[in-house]
Amino acid sequence: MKRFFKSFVYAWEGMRDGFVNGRNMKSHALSAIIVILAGWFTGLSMTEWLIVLLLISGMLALELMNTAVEYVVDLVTKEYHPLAKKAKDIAAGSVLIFAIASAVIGCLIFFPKWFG
Ligand SMILES: Nc1ncnc2c1ncn2[C@@H]1O[C@H](COP(=O)(O)OP(=O)(O)OP(=O)(O)O)[C@@H](O)[C@H]1O
Repeated sequence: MKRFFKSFVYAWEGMRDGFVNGRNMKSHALSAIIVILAGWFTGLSMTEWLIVLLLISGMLALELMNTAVEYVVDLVTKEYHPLAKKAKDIAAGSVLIFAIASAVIGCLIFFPKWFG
C-alpha cells in the first residue's frame, strides 16, 4: 500500500516538473482552460464533453511523454547525434499528430454550434 501511494507521489512530482519545465506545457494547459470555458458557454452534450476531455488529457499526457524523451536524450548525450535528433523529432511529431487531430475534431464539434 505504501509503495502504491509512493508511486502516485512520484507521478505527481513528474507531472509538476513537466508543467514547470516542459517548454509547451503551459500553452497546452492554457489552451485546455480556454477549450473547457468555450465548451461551458457553448453547451456540449455528454458525448462531446467526453471527446473534448479525452483530447485534452491525451494532449497533456503526450506532451509530458515528449518532455520525458527530451530529458532522456539530453541525459544520454549533450553532443550532436543523428539518433538524438531522430528521437526528439519523432517524439515531437507524435505530439503534432495529436494536436492536429484535436484541432480538427474541436472544429467539427464547435463550428456547427457557432456557425450552423
Ligand atoms: N543532442 C542532439 N543531437 C542532435 N540533434 C539534436 C540534439 N538535441 C536537439 N536536437 C535537434 O535540434 C533541433 C532543435 O531542438 P530543440 O528545439 O529541442 O532544442 P535543443 O537543441 O534541445 O535546445 P534546448 O534543450 O535548449 O531546448 C531539433 O530538431 C532536435 O531534434
